[in-house]
Amino acid sequence: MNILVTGANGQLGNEMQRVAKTSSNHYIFTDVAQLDITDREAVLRAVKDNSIQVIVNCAAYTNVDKAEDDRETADLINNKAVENLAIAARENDATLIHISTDYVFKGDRCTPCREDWETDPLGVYGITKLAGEKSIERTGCRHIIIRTAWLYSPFGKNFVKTMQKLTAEKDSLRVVFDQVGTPTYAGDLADAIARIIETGQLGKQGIYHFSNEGVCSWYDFAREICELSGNTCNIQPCHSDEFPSKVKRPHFSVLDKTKIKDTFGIEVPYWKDSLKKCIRELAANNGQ
Ligand SMILES: NC(=O)C1=CN([C@@H]2O[C@H](COP(=O)(O)OP(=O)(O)OC[C@H]3O[C@@H](n4cnc5c(N)ncnc54)[C@H](OP(=O)(O)O)[C@@H]3O)[C@@H](O)[C@H]2O)C=CC1
Ligand SMILES: Cc1cn([C@H]2C[C@H](O)[C@@H](COP(=O)(O)OP(=O)(O)O[C@H]3O[C@@H](C)C(=O)[C@@H](O)[C@H]3O)O2)c(=O)[nH]c1=O
Repeated sequence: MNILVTGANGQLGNEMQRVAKTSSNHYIFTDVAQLDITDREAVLRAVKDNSIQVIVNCAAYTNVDKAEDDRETADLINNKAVENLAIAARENDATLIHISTDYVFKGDRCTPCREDWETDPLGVYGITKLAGEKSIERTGCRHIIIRTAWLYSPFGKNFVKTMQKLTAEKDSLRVVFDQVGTPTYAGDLADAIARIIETGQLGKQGIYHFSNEGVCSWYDFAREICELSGNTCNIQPCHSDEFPSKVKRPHFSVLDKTKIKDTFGIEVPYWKDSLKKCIRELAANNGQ
């Protein structure tokens, strides 16, 4: 199979490059310089000319705070460009695997979010990601949408790297404890996507939830990152309204993963085990 990966220089895109190394399929990796997904003609051409059967869309506008002041660009990348990919998939009988977010939920129910729950995003990023999901469904292409949460990896910008830096530099830090979810190692998500592709289960269309196992607040996550990184920093819990931000975030966005596990036979690692792996990886990279 010919598989097109967009946004290949991001966190998930880099992990897709790793999993592709052990595949007999032909992966084509692109980021904005090779294929700008907002360019419909270029997308249609790339999919047709390369006889693409699967598109894995790892491209997105992921700056949650900035999106509040840049709705147009966020919508262009997270929604309109996604429609381009969906149309290209439909016209070439390909399957679109697309990644969405826990931020499509309001997060006001203290029980894990299921795929069929009502969505009600609180900010522009979540609104545009939800619009992208709807565009795919409206287009009618074969698709698998995977909502994930709190993604981190050794690549790019993420909470783990931010906290490693802050806890190394500062004596004390405040981190919100009233936003609860599950961190997700991008490598584990890439493994799940690879399993769906490599085991021929692309026909099982729909929306799925994937994160690591377990539950924590950003405060707990920060504490664990600090400890595993060998840093000493006095991390204090604070409420969301004590941490200045333009955007409201869900208070409880733990994802229920029953559907993806049962449908595809995917095993999901515990968040602390995966965090250890990532921090080991980061330490090895720094030591090079
Ligand atoms: N990060 C997170 O915490 C979470 C992410 N997600 C979703 O998971 C997916 C992967 O996220 P993640 O790996 O963190 O994202 P990143 O921000 O790490 O990577 C996104 C990549 O897309 C590229 N890109 C941006 N615009 C375009 C464009 N027009 N055409 C082609 N490529 C483009 C970016 O390039 P450049 O850097 O040059 O802009 C970047 O390389 C996204 O759909 C995201 O919404 C879901 C939940 C949590
Ligand atoms: C740096 C910092 C952040 N925070 C808070 C802000 C926020 O509520 C929380 C996490 O910070 P972030 O900047 O990682 O938040 P954010 O960018 O909103 O993270 C989200 O990104 C998008 C792309 C997603 O799809 C989501 O699943 C989620 O991962 O921690 C503190 O309380 N103290 C701090 O020192």
